[in-house]
Amino acid sequence: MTELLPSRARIFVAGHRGLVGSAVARRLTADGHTVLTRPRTELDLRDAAATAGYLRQTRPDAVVLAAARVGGIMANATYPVQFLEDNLRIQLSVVAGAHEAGVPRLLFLGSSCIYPRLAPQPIREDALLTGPLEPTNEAYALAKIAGIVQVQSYRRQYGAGYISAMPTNLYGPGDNFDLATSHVLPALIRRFHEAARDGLPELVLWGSGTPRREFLHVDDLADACALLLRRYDGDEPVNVGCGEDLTIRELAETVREVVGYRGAIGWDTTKPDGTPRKLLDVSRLQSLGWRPRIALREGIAAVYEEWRSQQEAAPVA
Ligand SMILES: NC(=O)C1=CN([C@@H]2O[C@H](COP(=O)(O)OP(=O)(O)OC[C@H]3O[C@@H](n4cnc5c(N)ncnc54)[C@H](OP(=O)(O)O)[C@@H]3O)[C@@H](O)[C@H]2O)C=CC1
Ligand SMILES: C[C@H]1O[C@H](OP(=O)(O)OP(=O)(O)OC[C@H]2O[C@@H](n3cnc4c(=O)[nH]c(N)nc43)[C@H](O)[C@@H]2O)[C@@H](O)[C@@H](O)C1=O
Repeated sequence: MTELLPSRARIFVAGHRGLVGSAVARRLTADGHTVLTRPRTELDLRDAAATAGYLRQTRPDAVVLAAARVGGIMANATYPVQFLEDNLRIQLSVVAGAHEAGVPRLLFLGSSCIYPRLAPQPIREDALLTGPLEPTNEAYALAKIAGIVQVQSYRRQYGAGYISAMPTNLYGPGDNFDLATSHVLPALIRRFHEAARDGLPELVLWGSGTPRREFLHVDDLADACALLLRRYDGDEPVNVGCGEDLTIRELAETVREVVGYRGAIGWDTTKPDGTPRKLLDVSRLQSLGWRPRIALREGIAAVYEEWRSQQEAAPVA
């Protein structure tokens, strides 16, 4: 099969300190590539001129765009301006800057929220732009859709080897555990841990508990990203998920067991549920030979252990 990346490539990972970027950087380094990084304090990727200058100066063989304004349902619903504008600006800077610098390969990371709220399940890549979006993350989703079209446009107009991957809900080491901005899985780990520690009789979670979500460990995503960089050069985005979903209630039961909380679980239905179901069809990725390796319960237990030991060393305020 044709290899689309040199075996010892220089790859700029934008967002290398984040959940996804750090996992991708670990994986590419393990594969023998040289990972280039730049802290946000030295390069704000919303700054198109500075980003273009950095890419011209370094001329990497590939770019992985894992820098973004990211957050859970509440952050998305509260700050739509930042989720729209920061992401549009980062994408414009990085993709245009990469093209201008002659970077031959680029992988853009979108998200499963780009698909219509009521898309047929499991969601195929061709469901894009076939119906209305989920209101709690419409601004973020529209920015990500613009990113997909931007990447497709560079392919069509300039023949660039730029591609897009659409991951499902992710979790893993180094996740965001801030309850105001985090996704559900780290939020539940922290909330069950603190409820057990404080001996609370009940923990009240957000929404009805009935929405269904699919969770993929970020090391499995990194494996998929490495494969796509080497082997995929198509116009269409590629879904990345484990192929199985569960309700938020079932997720809560699993986290409760891992953490060892013995109290009751309540539901605050004044909080948003978000999209009712979001399970990706991953047959396109599977046809390239990819399979996830980390089972959900095992992944949650590992993340909990790591977070707990960090807490013991330096508790979160
Ligand atoms: N987490 C998830 O469940 C999912 C994530 N994704 C996608 O994966 C990608 C990465 O997400 P994730 O790793 O979770 O997010 P994180 O918030 O963990 O990481 C985002 C990274 O982007 C960097 N960043 C943000 N703004 C700027 C900026 N203006 N200039 C430079 N760097 C910036 C951050 O830098 P700093 O560390 O300095 O803050 C951080 O390293 C995103 O595109 C997201 O849409 C897709 C589906 C699900
Ligand atoms: C990756 C994806 O992530 C986001 O979409 P989401 O999946 O809806 O987000 P979430 O992980 O925050 O919530 C999932 C479900 O869980 C419920 N829930 C219960 N209790 C808590 C809780 O304590 N915290 C949170 N955050 N959610 C909770 C919550 O009410 C919801 O029903 C978007 O940013 C979107 O743009 C995106 O791309």
